[in-house]
Amino acid sequence: MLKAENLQVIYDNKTLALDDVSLTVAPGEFVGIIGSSGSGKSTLLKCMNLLVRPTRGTVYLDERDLMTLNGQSLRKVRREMGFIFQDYNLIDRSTVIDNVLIGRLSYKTSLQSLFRIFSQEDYARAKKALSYVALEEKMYERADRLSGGQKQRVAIAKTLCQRPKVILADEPVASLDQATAHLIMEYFRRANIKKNITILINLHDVALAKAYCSRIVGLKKGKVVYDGKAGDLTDDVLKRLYE
Ligand SMILES: Nc1ncnc2c1ncn2[C@@H]1O[C@H](COP(=O)(O)OP(=O)(O)OP(=O)(O)O)[C@@H](O)[C@H]1O
Repeated sequence: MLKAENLQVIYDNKTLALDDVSLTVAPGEFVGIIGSSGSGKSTLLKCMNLLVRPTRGTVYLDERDLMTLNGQSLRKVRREMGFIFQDYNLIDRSTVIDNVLIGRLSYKTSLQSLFRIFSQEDYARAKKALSYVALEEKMYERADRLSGGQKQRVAIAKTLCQRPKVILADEPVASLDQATAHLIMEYFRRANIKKNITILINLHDVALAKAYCSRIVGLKKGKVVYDGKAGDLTDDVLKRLYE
């Protein structure tokens, strides 16, 4: 279970980005976070694995309080949570397979990481992850030769290689056309259903959120103003959320 408790984030001593946000996500849920620009979606997602440390409040993953952890123990918990960025976050000049292998780094000693020493098993996992997103044939292609949709599929493969319990995805389809956005959302759906990975995803496209997420959390000015079933998200709620 992933649980945020009374999160507050104040940037630069002046911008209140999250204002007492609490959220409990059960294993296997597919949760969409919506809200207008600046409502705090990105900040909330980044707090979940302490990419942003809250000024107040804490986050638990399976009873472990992340704010009390550091170094090795924090790294261990973090590898259970994959993070997907809007801009893919790949190393452009590296091959697709090398990018995917980065997902294995959190399982290495620092020396193995430094020299990028991967085992046969790591390669096998990376290839399997690439076949999962149907990109095995692009394995030796440079990442910057791929289209946006293909890059995001590589990012998903990299995250799957990490064997996460949870995937945090920050506007993963915002730069993609509609058809590609649906394709990427399907991969998240499959990871959720077939691998039982919990998904927490920021989306500015409400129709996409309604189509794929079972639960929607609506943020407004750093506060949760809606938390319920996607099917119960009425036009009235949306109006309040975006007005
Ligand atoms: N690193 C930062 N330093 C200072 N202020 C920040 C930082 N990141 C976000 N903010 C501010 O915090 C507030 C919430 O931003 P956040 O990016 O979490 O919202 P968002 O809902 O994800 O917006 P968008 O959809 O535009 O990405 C905004 O006022 C933003 O300007």
